[in-house]
Amino acid sequence: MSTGRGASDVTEPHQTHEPVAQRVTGAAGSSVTDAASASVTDSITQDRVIPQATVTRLAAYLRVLGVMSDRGTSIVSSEELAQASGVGSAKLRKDLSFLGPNGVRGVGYDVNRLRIRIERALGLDRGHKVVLVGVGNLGKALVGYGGFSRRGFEMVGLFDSDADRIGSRVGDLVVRSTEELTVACRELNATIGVISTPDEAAQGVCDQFVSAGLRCIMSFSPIALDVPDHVELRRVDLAVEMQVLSFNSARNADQASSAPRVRVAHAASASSVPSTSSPAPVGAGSTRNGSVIAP
Ligand SMILES: NC(=O)c1ccc[n+]([C@@H]2O[C@H](COP(=O)([O-])OP(=O)(O)OC[C@H]3O[C@@H](n4cnc5c(N)ncnc54)[C@H](O)[C@@H]3O)[C@@H](O)[C@H]2O)c1
Repeated sequence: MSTGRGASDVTEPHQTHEPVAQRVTGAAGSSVTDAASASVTDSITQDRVIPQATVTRLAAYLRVLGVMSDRGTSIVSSEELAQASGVGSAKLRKDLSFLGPNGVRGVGYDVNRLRIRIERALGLDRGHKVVLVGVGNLGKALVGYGGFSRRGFEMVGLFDSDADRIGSRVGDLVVRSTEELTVACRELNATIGVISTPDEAAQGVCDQFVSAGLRCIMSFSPIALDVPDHVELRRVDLAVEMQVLSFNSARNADQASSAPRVRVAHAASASSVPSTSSPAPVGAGSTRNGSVIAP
């Protein structure tokens, strides 16, 4: 799905909202142990292209369904789920239609069954092992966040280059030297690498992840990173999200006062971030690295 790499590569199609695609292959090997999984596995048979924006919303539905499940809710209507997720019910139904037949008209969706379906679509049923490099303020905060493990992302390795940090314990893990990173990624069967180092170290860490065979990298550095085509790279920049918030807020204020202003495509709102440290205008076309923040 990925195309060329490089700092100037700011128009890669796979990070745009539409019509970027992800394949859902229901037959993929599942390790789901939930009792509902068997029937779900049987019924997901399609191989459909899912727009990136839908993938992002599926993650949001999954989060809401998790809360509902924890509260003991077993059935939810599309209206309830849509409202709790902050989207329209027509959009929700369209999104869920990518997963195949879902729910019962007049009854609603089985919460656990739908969760499993979405987990399968997002590839979460296989579980992910995460290694993180750069165990500073941000890195420690990420390690301390329990939401990752609850959603199937197990932190298995922490790495840093600072002798004072190497050997220290953060959570259940001992920080190791980045000199061990490549070998350790393989030993730990890591599937996702997280970069939370200063910008100048990010490309080097990224290269180590790639040579260790990782195919999924998340970077908190705002700089563009070179990765080969087979590697999926996501960048998260909360400052950009705030800039988008600011822009949208200003736009809404202007619309309320009916003042003429630059027209902005809705599809390029909160879940798109520019590829360089100098943010492009919102709605300025496709971008290389998308944010992980759900709409
Ligand atoms: N994207 C976001 O929303 C967001 C938010 C906060 C911070 N950040 C970025 O995250 C990065 C880290 O921020 P912080 O506040 O945690 O910084 P920090 O200085 O507290 O931590 C950085 C850590 O990286 C380690 N490090 C430095 N070079 C390294 C290398 N070559 N290999 C391995 N480890 C190395 C340092 O020893 C340190 O432990 C910064 O670049 C910052 O801009 C991004």
